[in-house]
Amino acid sequence: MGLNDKQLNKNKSFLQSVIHALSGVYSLISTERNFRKHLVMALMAILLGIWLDLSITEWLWITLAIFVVVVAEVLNTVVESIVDLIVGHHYDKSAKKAKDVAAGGVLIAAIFAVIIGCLIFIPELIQQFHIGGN
Ligand SMILES: Nc1ncnc2c1ncn2[C@@H]1O[C@H](COP(=O)(O)OP(=O)(O)OP(=O)(O)O)[C@@H](O)[C@H]1O
Repeated sequence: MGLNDKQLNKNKSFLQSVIHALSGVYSLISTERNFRKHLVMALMAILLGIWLDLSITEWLWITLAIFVVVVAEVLNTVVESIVDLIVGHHYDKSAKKAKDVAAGGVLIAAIFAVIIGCLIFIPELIQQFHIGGN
C-alpha cells in the first residue's frame, strides 16, 4: 500500500485510493521542476494577497488562477508519462505533438494566471502605496 508497491488490481479501500493519490502528488512535486516553480509563485501570490487583504472575489480569482495552472501541470505530466511509456526514447512526430500541445496548455494557463495576477495586484498595490503616501 506504500509508495513502492507493485499493485496491479483495483484499490480495495478509500484509504488505499487516497494513499496512491498522495503518492501521485508527491511524484509531481519531487520530479517536476516547473511544477515546483509554479508552487513557489502561487505561495508568493497567496502571501501578497494576505498582505494586501484581498476581498473574497479577488481570492476566488487568485484561487482559480492557481488551480488552472496546477491542473494544466498535472495533465502535462500525465501526457509526458504516457507518451514516454508508448514510444520510449524513439523520436515520433505524434509524440512531439502530444508533448508540445500539453506544454502549450501549461503556457496558456500560466498566461491566464499572470493576467489575473496583474488585474488584481496592480490596482491593489497602487492603492496601498497611495494610501501610505498620505
Ligand atoms: N519521443 C519524442 N519524440 C519527439 N519529440 C519528443 C519526444 N520526447 C520529447 N520530445 C520533444 O522534447 C520536448 C521536451 O520533452 P520532455 O519529455 O523532456 O518534456 P519536459 O522537458 O519534461 O517538458 P516540460 O518543460 O513541459 O516539463 C517535447 O516538448 C517534445 O518537443
